[in-house]
Amino acid sequence: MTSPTRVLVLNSGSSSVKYQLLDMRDRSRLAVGLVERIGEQTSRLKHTCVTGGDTREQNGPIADHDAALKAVAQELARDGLGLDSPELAAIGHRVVHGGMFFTEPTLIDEGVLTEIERLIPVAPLHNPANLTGIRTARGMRPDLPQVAVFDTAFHTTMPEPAARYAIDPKIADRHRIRRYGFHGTSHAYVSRETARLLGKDPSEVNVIVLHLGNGASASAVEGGRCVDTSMGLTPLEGLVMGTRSGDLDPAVIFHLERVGGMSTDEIDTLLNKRSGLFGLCGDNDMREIRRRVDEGDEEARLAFDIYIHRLKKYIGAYYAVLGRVDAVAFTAGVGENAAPVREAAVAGLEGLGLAVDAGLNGARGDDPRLISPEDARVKVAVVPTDEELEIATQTYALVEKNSR
Ligand SMILES: Nc1ncnc2c1ncn2[C@@H]1O[C@H](COP(=O)(O)OP(=O)(O)O)[C@@H](O)[C@H]1O
Ligand SMILES: CC(=O)OP(=O)(O)O
Ligand SMILES: [Mg+2]
Repeated sequence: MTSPTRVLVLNSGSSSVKYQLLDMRDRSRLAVGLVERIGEQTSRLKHTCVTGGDTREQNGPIADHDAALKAVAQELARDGLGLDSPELAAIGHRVVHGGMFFTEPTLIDEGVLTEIERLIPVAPLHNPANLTGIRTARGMRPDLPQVAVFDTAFHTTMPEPAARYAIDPKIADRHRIRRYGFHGTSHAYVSRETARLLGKDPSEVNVIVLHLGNGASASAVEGGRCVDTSMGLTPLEGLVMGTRSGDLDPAVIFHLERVGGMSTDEIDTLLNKRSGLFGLCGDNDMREIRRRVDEGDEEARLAFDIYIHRLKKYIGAYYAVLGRVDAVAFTAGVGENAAPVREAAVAGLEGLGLAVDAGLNGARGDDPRLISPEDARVKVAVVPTDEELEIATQTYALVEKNSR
């Protein structure tokens, strides 16, 4: 019998599950889908069977991640792509926080689950959902290799001066406080694809990657290795995000506690779920914010300007960290689609050799592309991310290696 070649990838977020079933012989997608608003009355499952060219939607409450995954398994089974298929080689899971322990894709066993569980306090929105995804999938196929691919892994190459906070190292080490960084699968994939777009080997190029989704982070990648990134101990540090504040003076927290009378949990919720673009103007979707800006809405304008100001600061900071920059790559939902964000982020940075060509920036496309003028010293690129493909590739490589 030939060995199985399919990999199912599960990317469980705090209230969503994204999934893809791929055939690793040609890295083609057989099925893709998304379950959104898990835990609400208005949950939605959208499933596309790529091979059959068929898309189905289910609306109605899905209580938790366990129920979500069971619904996904049913949809796959309807297309003859069920989890019981002998062609399935492995299941790859996105795990957001791997601490210092996990620097590579890892075959999941009880010990690995315990470690992921131990990291919940530093990824409270993400690791519990990842764990449920893993447990449910293991329940359905206990015989199958299940692989964890960590958001933090790509950033473990960060040098100590970038990874450390300026606090007493004894306290930091006791509580494992350091800068871990997230979205690593995306930063790894996009920095490599950017090198390919430039026709170079990743070891030859320095890239600033701007991953702008609902969560957002920047990274400085030197010759294929991450040397700095904007998220820290948790995914709260750094850029302004959909609902997260990003950087702020830590004393804001003491002030809210002492003067504002808020509890630690209330402040946590405020900064993670009710800040960022949403906190500033009531919307976290960049499309809606741009629509309001175009209509002259001042609140949306200020939110947009704060978002851009922070982004520009990080471009400048990572330029300094890298010394020489070959390209700046925009990716994820906002980075790939919002031309006004890209234009505003590099506006005024001509002195650093950065500019976008209005025509190229405004054109749409699904493939990696350059949007800087032809003679630009530093290239600006739009490089669609594919965390699921990267997770599948890493998962399959590990399973293949273990079977040899
Ligand atoms: N055409 C568009 N223009 C501007 N922003 C967009 C567009 N399409 C998607 N987005 C933004 O992308 C965000 C989601 O990005 P995504 O990378 O899918 O995030 P996540 O993986 O964190 O859920 C949305 O919140 C929305 O603001
Ligand atoms: C780590 C993180 O912020 O992930 P997401 O963007 O999926 O919320
Ligand atoms: Mg994402």
